[in-house]
Amino acid sequence: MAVSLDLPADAALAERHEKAPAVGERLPVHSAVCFGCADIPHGLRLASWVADDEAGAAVVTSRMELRPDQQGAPGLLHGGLLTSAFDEVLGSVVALVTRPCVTARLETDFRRPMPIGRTLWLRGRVDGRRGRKLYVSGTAHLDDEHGPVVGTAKALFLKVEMEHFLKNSRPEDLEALGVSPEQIRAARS
Ligand SMILES: CCCCCCCC/C=C\CCCCCCCC(=O)SCCNC(=O)CCNC(=O)[C@H](O)C(C)(C)COP(=O)(O)OP(=O)(O)OC[C@H]1O[C@@H](n2cnc3c(N)ncnc32)[C@H](O)[C@@H]1OP(=O)(O)O
Repeated sequence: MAVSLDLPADAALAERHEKAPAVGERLPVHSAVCFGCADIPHGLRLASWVADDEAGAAVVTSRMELRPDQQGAPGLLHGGLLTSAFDEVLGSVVALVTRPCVTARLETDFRRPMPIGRTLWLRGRVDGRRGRKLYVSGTAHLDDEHGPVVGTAKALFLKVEMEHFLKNSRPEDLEALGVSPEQIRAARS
């Protein structure tokens, strides 16, 4: 049975961590090979900035240029890539609050077609937190930050321990980040 993504009544405000980048700062890439944010030919190449929020919640704004190699229907963005873009934006905004976190559930509503050659502006907000659970929502706008809404998303992210990656990631990718083979073996024993 699908679990609700609605914010529980007793969820707490999720503010940025004190060491997180400030409003206006551009976010660094998560990794040089990240499909969502790295500057790689086949990636989404999202550029993201910390944005302001009246209530003080963590918010990120991201820009994505829609390329010909991202089509689904002729001349229109493939729908799965909007969901991928939301995963990146929402994953980036929860990382301002606490990390590491992973996507547990992500729902996308496709409201309007997204023509190739145009620009998407996405906004992600952490609406609240309850224990390990972070409730987030996003909107995607065409051409500018206040342009027509072409998609919306809601998601639940869960805080995990580093063990999650030590146990599950490909060893050579962990080693490339400086993790020793002994640490990987210990986590998996
Ligand atoms: C040393 C190495 C360093 C590496 C460091 C890297 C840092 C990177 C930093 C920043 C990167 C940002 C990049 C953003 C990119 C986008 C994000 C992604 O693409 S993430 C990939 C896609 N997601 C997955 O692969 C998750 C796969 N799923 C799992 O691993 C597990 O299912 C997990 C962790 C999500 C939950 O497993 P459980 O065992 O920890 O937790 P349980 O006990 O099952 O659930 C806890 C609570 O959550 C609810 N829950 C769990 N799954 C749910 C779901 N799917 N929907 C709704 N509720 C769910 C449960 O009902 C339970 O709730 P009740 O406490 O009983 O109230």
